[in-house]
Amino acid sequence: MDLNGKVALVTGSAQGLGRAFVEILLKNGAKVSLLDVNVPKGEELKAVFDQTYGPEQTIFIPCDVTSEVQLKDAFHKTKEKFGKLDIVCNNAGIANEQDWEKTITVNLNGVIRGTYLAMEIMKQQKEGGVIVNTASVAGLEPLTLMPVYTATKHGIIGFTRAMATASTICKSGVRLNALCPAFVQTNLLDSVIDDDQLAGVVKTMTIDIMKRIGPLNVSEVAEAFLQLVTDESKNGAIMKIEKQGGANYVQFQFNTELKTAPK
Ligand SMILES: NC(=O)C1=CN([C@@H]2O[C@H](COP(=O)(O)OP(=O)(O)OC[C@H]3O[C@@H](n4cnc5c(N)ncnc54)[C@H](O)[C@@H]3O)[C@@H](O)[C@H]2O)C=CC1
Ligand SMILES: CCCCCC(=O)/C=C/C=C\C/C=C\C/C=C\CCCC(=O)O
Repeated sequence: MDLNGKVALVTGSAQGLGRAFVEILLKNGAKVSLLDVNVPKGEELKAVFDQTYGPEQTIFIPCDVTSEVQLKDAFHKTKEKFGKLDIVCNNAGIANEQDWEKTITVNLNGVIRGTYLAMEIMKQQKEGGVIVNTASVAGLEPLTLMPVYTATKHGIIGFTRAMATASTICKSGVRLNALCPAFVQTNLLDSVIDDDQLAGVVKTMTIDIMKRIGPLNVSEVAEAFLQLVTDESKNGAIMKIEKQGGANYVQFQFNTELKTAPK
């Protein structure tokens, strides 16, 4: 897929991975709608992008992904502003085991609602679209320190795979994929390391492991994200990104009977 002239929407895009995804889309000629709950950071970033790419290439929309009204409104504003919607990245996420219900609402409900809104718009377009949901390696194997975060990321992968199959069967023209980075150097990672409430021995052990593995840079993950967005042959694929092994598609065993359309 050539990104020139394409329209994208990225949630949680004021910093970290979301910001890097926006930047790689802009570099490749797409227009991007930036959604984030952090309004000062979002506005500041929009001003930075205006300098490099021009004010018409982006729009910043204050949006909390846990609000049905705000998310719906942001999708419709994006379509109104740019005329279509080709690429959606449901990326906003937190790692707060104390406020675990909020973690579920942001990480899972936000991704599910964002996916449904994207599908609704994209399936009406002749050229379809692509949805990339940000999961994590914690969606493939458990993070002992963060059981609820782990649950949300497993949920994102299951949801994305099911929706991708349904999308193929219904011939909606929409591709769905999930991205599973290992540790990435962002504020989210720092917030977990600095969280004094987390259990001592597990925390020491996990920080040790993390130091040994070494965190990815956001740009390494953004390159993998770009690959997923542009490769039109990979509907339903789940991509894992690790510091040592790089980006690879995860192989799953599945029951092919469940993937067959009724005759
Ligand atoms: N940093 C890491 O090691 C990894 C992060 N991830 C995932 O990547 C995604 C992005 O995380 P990072 O860039 O690391 O974190 P970050 O904390 O640097 O950025 C997250 C962004 O999401 C926004 N956000 C938070 N709650 C929101 C809400 N309710 N509505 C709208 N925006 C909201 C924040 O304001 C922030 O701008 C998350 O889904 C995270 O789980 C996945 C694997 C590894
Ligand atoms: C290897 C899983 C990578 C998941 C990264 C992620 O989405 C967010 C991580 C945020 C903080 C992680 C902090 C400590 C975890 C370190 C090592 C995990 C060791 C495995 C275990 O048994 O817990």
